[in-house]
Amino acid sequence: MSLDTLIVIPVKDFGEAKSRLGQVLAPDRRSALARRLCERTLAFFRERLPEHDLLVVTASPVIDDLARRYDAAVLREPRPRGLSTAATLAAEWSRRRGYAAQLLVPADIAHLDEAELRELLGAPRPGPSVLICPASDGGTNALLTSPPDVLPFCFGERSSEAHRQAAHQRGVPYRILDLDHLRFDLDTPEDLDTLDTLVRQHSGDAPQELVKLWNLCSTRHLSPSSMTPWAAWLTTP
Ligand SMILES: Nc1nc2c(ncn2[C@@H]2O[C@H](COP(=O)(O)OP(=O)(O)OP(=O)(O)O)[C@@H](O)[C@H]2O)c(=O)[nH]1
Ligand SMILES: O=C(O)[C@H](O)COP(=O)(O)O
Repeated sequence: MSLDTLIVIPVKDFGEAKSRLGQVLAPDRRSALARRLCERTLAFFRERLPEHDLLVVTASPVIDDLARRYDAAVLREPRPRGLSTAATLAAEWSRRRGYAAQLLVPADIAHLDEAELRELLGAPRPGPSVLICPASDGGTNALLTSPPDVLPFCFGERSSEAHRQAAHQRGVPYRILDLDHLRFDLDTPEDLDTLDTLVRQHSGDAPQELVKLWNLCSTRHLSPSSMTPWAAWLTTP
């Protein structure tokens, strides 16, 4: 019996995560941010999309334990060898278990939106196909492959175009879905500035999750009307 779409969440060790934020966040804050993003992602899929099985790919025993607490299956990689390798391992795993498709979502999307995910999961897929959701920096922030291993994974710089080309060269039908929330992941100091702007724009009614992430990136609980949190962080001895 062919199963439907497996949700795949690749997660690398929290201590090695968010290195591009190294200029503005101390190591403990980066690790705490990565953990918060991961836990929030697992909780989101368990609560909002419980009908989909969940697979976490990781080399970390800590993340293995965390994932199982959210009733996710865990695929342990011997050591982290990059996102494309993690995605390939997941595709082999899901194909072997009879999943018709896999949706890979990184664990660092700032604001996961149920309507967007349901639009993505409900998009028509006539046979082999690829759905690509670009990140604001040209990366790939969600990739739905049907069957799971329908094309090679090419994560990295401007990977959404690389995935489009890979599908085109193989004659695999593909669609690019530009989804506002899914575009935004927390990778760089500029992304933190965007988060700051989003929280300030919403003033008192910013989505709670965004405020929690914003607070994690600041030195203390600042009201949205105060200075940029990481500026405060930078000036704190
Ligand atoms: N299992 C696994 N997940 C990975 C690996 N590399 C990245 N990821 C995950 O893939 C998603 C996107 O990761 P990146 O943005 O490339 O890495 P990051 O740790 O978030 O940030 P940087 O350290 O700045 O690159 C996140 O959920 C990462 O945890 C890997 O080698 N193995
Ligand atoms: O497209 C990619 O490589 C992944 O989404 C990771 O991209 P990022 O490093 O911009 O998060």
